[in-house]
Amino acid sequence: MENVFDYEDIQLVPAKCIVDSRSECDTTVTLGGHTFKLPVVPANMQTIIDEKIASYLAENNYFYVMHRFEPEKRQAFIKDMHARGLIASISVGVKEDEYDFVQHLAEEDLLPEFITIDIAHGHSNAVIKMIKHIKTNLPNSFVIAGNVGTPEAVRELEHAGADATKVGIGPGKVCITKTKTGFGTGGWQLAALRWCAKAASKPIIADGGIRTHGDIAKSVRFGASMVMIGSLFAGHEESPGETYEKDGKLYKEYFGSASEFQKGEKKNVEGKKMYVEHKGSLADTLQEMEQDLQSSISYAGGNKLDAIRNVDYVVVKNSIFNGDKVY
Ligand SMILES: NC(=O)C1=CN([C@@H]2O[C@H](COP(=O)(O)OP(=O)(O)OC[C@H]3O[C@@H](n4cnc5c(N)ncnc54)[C@H](OP(=O)(O)O)[C@@H]3O)[C@@H](O)[C@H]2O)C=CC1
Ligand SMILES: Nc1nc2c(ncn2[C@@H]2O[C@H](COP(=O)(O)O)[C@@H](O)[C@H]2O)c(=O)[nH]1
Repeated sequence: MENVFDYEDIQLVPAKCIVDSRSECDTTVTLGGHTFKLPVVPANMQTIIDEKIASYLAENNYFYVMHRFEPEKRQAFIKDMHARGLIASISVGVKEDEYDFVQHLAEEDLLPEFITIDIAHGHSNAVIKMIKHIKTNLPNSFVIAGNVGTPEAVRELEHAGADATKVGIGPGKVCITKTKTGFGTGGWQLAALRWCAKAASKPIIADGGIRTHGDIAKSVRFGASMVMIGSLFAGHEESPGETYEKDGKLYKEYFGSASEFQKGEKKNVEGKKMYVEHKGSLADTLQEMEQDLQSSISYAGGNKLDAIRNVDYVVVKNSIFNGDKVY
């Protein structure tokens, strides 16, 4: 790989506007036969999503992926979502119990629309085996497999039956994989996304490293069908986790799924905890994201998300922020 770059090294080049108002721009995206309001999904992490947020997102036509860290609640979660006519989108791991869980769902005729295999190093036989197991038992569930960072991995997981692959190893805000192991796409996530997207024959989900709303448009430009985001969704009124007050300011916790706080032990830790400033309501952030993306589409010279996929871009030396602090 040569010419690597990340979100802050790129600017998209404006094309002639064809709309009279940004409100004409359509941000919807289709994944797995369902149409969602935004090509954005909050990360399947315990300080980002819970059952209440999942319901809110599904009711309002946003894509969601429930986390897998309270495994015993998943069956009731699927039942509850389906009872309300909502899609069920869950996560699984690859340990032995998860095989029984998938089989049990099939036996009980509980069929989630989306299943995400949520593993740090997704280019592995363990994930390939789980994809095949899900596809055998729940053939109609849309399987998202990850995480990966190379075209070989994308091809192999697609070949095993994955319906989409999730790209991003180490670019996350609470990730320490890059420093603890020396591996990953941290620092060149956008280039890795482009590299993987070129090899993909199915949708790609960009995961991690999004620091501004403009990064969503950049992800779409470089091949993402959907963008998974943690830190920008952390710290909302509705976010799980405690609120702290310090010097008159409110903060909420955001921790990695491979952190000591998540695992309850200091073993193979590849995540950390941080406190993020309280951000107000989730609905406001989603609305701002939609407006910003509508604006991106207008700058791309179109009125649909696809317009962004073909715009020109430039590599900006020394980062677009020019010293401005954004994170
Ligand atoms: N996107 C990212 O950059 C990263 C995300 N994470 C997140 O952290 C959570 C925990 O991930 P993970 O540890 O995979 O899940 P689990 O703790 O469920 O581990 C899954 C299985 O994979 C094995 N495993 C984990 N990492 C490796 C590896 N590098 N090589 C070989 N086997 C491995 C584990 O065994 P054993 O523990 O004995 O090795 C275990 O059997 C997930 O939610 C994941 O998304 C974690 C790191 C990076
Ligand atoms: N290396 C680690 N990555 C993690 C961990 N927990 C979650 N994640 C990944 O981060 C993204 C969110 O990234 P952000 O930049 O938007 O905050 C998430 O979807 C996971 O893929 C972890 O403990 N270690």
